[in-house]
Amino acid sequence: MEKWTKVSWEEADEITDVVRAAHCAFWCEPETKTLRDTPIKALLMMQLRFDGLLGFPGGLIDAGENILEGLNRELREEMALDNARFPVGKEHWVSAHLRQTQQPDGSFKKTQVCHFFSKKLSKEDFYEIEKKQLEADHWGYENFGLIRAPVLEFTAGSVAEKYPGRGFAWFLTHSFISCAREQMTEMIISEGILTKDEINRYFEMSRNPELHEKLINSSSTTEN
Ligand SMILES: O=c1[nH]cnc2c1ncn2[C@@H]1O[C@H](COP(=O)(O)OP(=O)(O)O)[C@@H](O)[C@H]1O
Repeated sequence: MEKWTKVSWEEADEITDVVRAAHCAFWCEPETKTLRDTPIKALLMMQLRFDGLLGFPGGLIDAGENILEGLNRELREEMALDNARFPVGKEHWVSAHLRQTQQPDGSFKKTQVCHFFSKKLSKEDFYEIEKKQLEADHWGYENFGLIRAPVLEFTAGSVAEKYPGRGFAWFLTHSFISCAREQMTEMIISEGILTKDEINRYFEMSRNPELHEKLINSSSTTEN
């Protein structure tokens, strides 16, 4: 069993004997609409990982590196990011989550700190970075593809009938690595993409057993 708590940058610094990781969300304002003119709230870059889970690009901080050095190195390795043009700095920091893991005697031990950053891009830069990922050292064996999170809801007309509750609520039901789902919702709120109430509503929709049943049935009877 594990426990997660949020800690400040300074508190995270003081914790010793833990593994440290750092990941970053890149995003931009949308210029496109999706299926039948459904507006998308933001283009938000996530990653399909080698282990099948969804997360953000980034990784473990190596011995001798500080958080920002490790993060920027991982971003170069995983997505061929040009660190000089797109540096991620402390000003992009969003949160740190402390993982505590239960030991055989029942006590909890601090095992990991996950730092999380969010960087807003121009549309041009977002598209360029997406395309460049194919040149990354780790593309195809750690990073199985940068994806866009569908931050959208089908609310009107035939498309809403055909895809009830699909979009972001459904996306929330995927399997995310460690605290990545919490990190995603945190940055969506802190960047002003959705409000806390809107996020809560999507969580409610995703947990609604009737809706869930309907979603599962509709996914087997309609094209996905
Ligand atoms: O998007 C994420 N958010 C939070 N933690 C993550 C995310 N992706 C991976 N992790 C955690 O960070 C650690 C490093 O994983 P990752 O596979 O990214 O590292 P690596 O590239 O150094 O091998 C693991 O403990 C993993 O559970």
